[in-house]
Amino acid sequence: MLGFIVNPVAGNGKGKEVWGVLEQILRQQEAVYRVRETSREGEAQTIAVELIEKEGVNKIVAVGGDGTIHEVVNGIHQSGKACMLGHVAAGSGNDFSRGHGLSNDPEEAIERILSEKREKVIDLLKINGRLAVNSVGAGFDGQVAKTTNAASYKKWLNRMRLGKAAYLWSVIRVLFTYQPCEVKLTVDGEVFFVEKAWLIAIANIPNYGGGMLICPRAVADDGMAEICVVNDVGRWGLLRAFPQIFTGAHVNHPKVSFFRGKKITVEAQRPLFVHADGEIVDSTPLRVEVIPKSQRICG
Ligand SMILES: Nc1ncnc2c1ncn2[C@@H]1O[C@H](COP(=O)(O)OP(=O)(O)OP(=O)(O)O)[C@@H](O)[C@H]1O
Repeated sequence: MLGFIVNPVAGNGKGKEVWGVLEQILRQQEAVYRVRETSREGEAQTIAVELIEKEGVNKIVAVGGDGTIHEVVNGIHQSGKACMLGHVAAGSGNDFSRGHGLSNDPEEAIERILSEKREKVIDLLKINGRLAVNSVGAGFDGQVAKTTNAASYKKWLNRMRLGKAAYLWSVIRVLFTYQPCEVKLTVDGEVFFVEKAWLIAIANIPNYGGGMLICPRAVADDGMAEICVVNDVGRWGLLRAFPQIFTGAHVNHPKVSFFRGKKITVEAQRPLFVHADGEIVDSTPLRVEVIPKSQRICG
């Protein structure tokens, strides 16, 4: 059975709009499906469990942004049953969609999902009891996620379809207030002491924050996470280097280091906000484990 979970407020209303398009196509095709709209934060996870356990759904299409996918995947794994994941992008960032080469066009996206021609099995990142599909970040980017999600400008910039601008404005704000600190990073048992750490990003896909390529060599199905660490750089130096992150050119920056691993821990001098797929989930100490090939996706 096919199921849809629609976040109507994703992308400031784009979720509802996109569902309207999909509903017409499904009706034309006389498709049999279940659909549920989310009414509050966190509900997509509960709905996913209900669809799988009570309605026999074995393929869930998340209509929304990265936060919606994050919740749906956690629901799928909470149910303990195998369930295919499809996604029609309707968020403001849509990193998952970009990272997996999904179509931006709802019509094409749903056709691909229904035809099941493009399937793959991806890794997930397990963090302090939750799962992330795209990335996990501690420090500067955790603070940026916290600031963006709480900001009033996110709403009105989203309304103008300028979701990326909201994120960038938060980056600038945090850049001038954030205090770097010492971090102990452990990657597969190897310990690194990082002085004046700005950020530690742990990624399953290259795409991040709605269009950046923080870990350009991350591969979603190789059983490894790519880790990007930025440290020992001044505010102005960081601001100057920041545009490089959009093309991946920061890989050559002397203050940016990369690691690869399956089990990662981050311990910091003071608690740092941790985001998973852009949603604040915790604070350090952070433990991340790659769960290889644990989610089938299509589209
Ligand atoms: N009816 C609702 N009212 C308010 N919030 C909701 C509702 N349904 C879901 N949410 C919450 O909306 C948040 C944002 O959803 P989502 O991430 O999918 O969209 P987005 O932020 O526009 O996109 P992206 O993460 O790709 O930038 C999630 O945290 C989700 O829990």
